[in-house]
Amino acid sequence: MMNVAVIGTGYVGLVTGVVLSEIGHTVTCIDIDEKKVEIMQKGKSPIYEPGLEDLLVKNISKNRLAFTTNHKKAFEKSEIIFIAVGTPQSESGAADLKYIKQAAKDIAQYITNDTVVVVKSTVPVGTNDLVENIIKQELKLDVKVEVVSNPEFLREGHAIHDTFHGDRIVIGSDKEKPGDKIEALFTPLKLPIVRTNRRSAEMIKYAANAFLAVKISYINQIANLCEKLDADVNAVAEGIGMDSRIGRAFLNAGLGYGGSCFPKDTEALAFLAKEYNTSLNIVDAAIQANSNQSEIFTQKIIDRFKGNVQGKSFAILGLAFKPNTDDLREAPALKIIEKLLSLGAKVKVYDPIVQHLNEYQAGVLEHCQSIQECMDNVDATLLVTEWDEFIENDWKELRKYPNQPLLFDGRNILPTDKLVKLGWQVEGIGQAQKRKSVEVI
Ligand SMILES: NC(=O)c1ccc[n+]([C@@H]2O[C@H](COP(=O)([O-])OP(=O)(O)OC[C@H]3O[C@@H](n4cnc5c(N)ncnc54)[C@H](O)[C@@H]3O)[C@@H](O)[C@H]2O)c1
Ligand SMILES: O=c1ccn([C@@H]2O[C@H](COP(=O)(O)OP(=O)(O)O[C@H]3O[C@H](CO)[C@@H](O)[C@H](O)[C@H]3O)[C@@H](O)[C@H]2O)c(=O)[nH]1
Repeated sequence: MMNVAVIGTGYVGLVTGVVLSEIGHTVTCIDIDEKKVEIMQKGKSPIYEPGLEDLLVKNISKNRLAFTTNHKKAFEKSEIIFIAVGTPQSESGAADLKYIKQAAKDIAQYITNDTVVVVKSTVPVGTNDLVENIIKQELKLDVKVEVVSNPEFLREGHAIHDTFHGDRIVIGSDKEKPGDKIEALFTPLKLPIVRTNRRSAEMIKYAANAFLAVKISYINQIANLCEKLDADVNAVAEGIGMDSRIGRAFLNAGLGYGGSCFPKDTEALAFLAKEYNTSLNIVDAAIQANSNQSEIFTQKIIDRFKGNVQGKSFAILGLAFKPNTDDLREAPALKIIEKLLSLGAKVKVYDPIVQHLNEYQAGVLEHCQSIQECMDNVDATLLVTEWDEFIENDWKELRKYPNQPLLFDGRNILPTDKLVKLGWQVEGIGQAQKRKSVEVI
């Protein structure tokens, strides 16, 4: 078993630390955010992620997992250091590498023994070389450092499951020995391993995310066409998804992709292609289509009110960019809310988990504590995040709360036919016209 340090305790760093300790390694996680570290030291997870806190508590109690703000202390015994800091989008669209560079400097400053540095953050091709150069230039002691790329593929809301049951682990190393060491670290997970060089590993991550983003934008554009042609995108997704060359996953039409990864990673890849003067306009198109998708949805609602939503009130069900997370980064709900508010509408919101609305127009909109409170007296209800609580609710009972039984299902997740029988007028994404009520309010 090995001694490991993890720099950064966002989703990726925290899950990596917890999982490595769960499979028997001794892990110290470092973050510069003192408040966050204090919370984790008390056995609490700073993020909402099913199953994470139980493993956190278990491994702290077994002395295999610790949290600190002190880099020196964390690196003291570590033979492997993971970098899992953020790589946000900069103004140009490129990935901002300031946290990565600082982490590399911290490593150079404080390590005292030979170390394999593993870059887990999503980084543009060539960044592992940069990290290696920074460390080598700034090293204080005469120790050996190797840098290995190990991109992360977990999904928020499924992070623990994805780490134990991932499709593959990618290890990019230009030398055999450090790659072998990282492979050995993950052996207890018994997952397929892809060994390649560093640049290919870096590219695998962006190419995977951009492919999935393209797939989502493709089905969203097919959905928009279905709507005009009286076809049903759900049936189309089933029909094409059964072709094993296509696959059903990531063919759910909706409000476009959000979250902390697809939006910034598609931008970063598109930027990289432009920098190297190579056409990657398929990704540019996916980005554009994605930006349009929630606008098309909002426009549909506005049209339903004959272009005037001033003074009308709307229930927004779901704020998080997807279920089982409290992450609001690039959440479609925020764009929809902003547009409705700008047109003078009243907006009520409810999310089973998201409570921290302060930065997002708290005070301007009404933050409700239940679905019933949210739907009470509204002119239309918008399902924005497909939380189970919404899908499994008693829509017969809910029918009595709003002024009008007008329901926009932004995730195509509700049983439209059943709901129509209960008196609801339901509009989904890319659904056949005949399934909609034609009544205009
Ligand atoms: N969020 C995901 O689901 C996911 C999945 C796969 C890959 N990724 C990639 O993983 C990386 C991390 O993403 P995230 O969402 O976990 O990040 P995040 O931004 O939520 O968290 C990063 C953490 O790093 C800390 N940090 C920054 N600089 C530091 C330093 N020098 N020393 C110690 N701590 C430092 C910050 O305080 C913060 O807590 C990104 O590159 C992202 O693209 C994210
Ligand atoms: O059929 C689909 C599938 C997803 N989405 C949307 O796509 C976004 C991303 O969803 P998902 O991939 O489940 O969540 P993330 O946690 O952002 O995970 C993605 O981004 C991570 C960060 O890079 C990667 O590690 C994961 O492999 C990759 O799936 C969300 O807005 C979803 O609503 C759709 O609209 N339709």
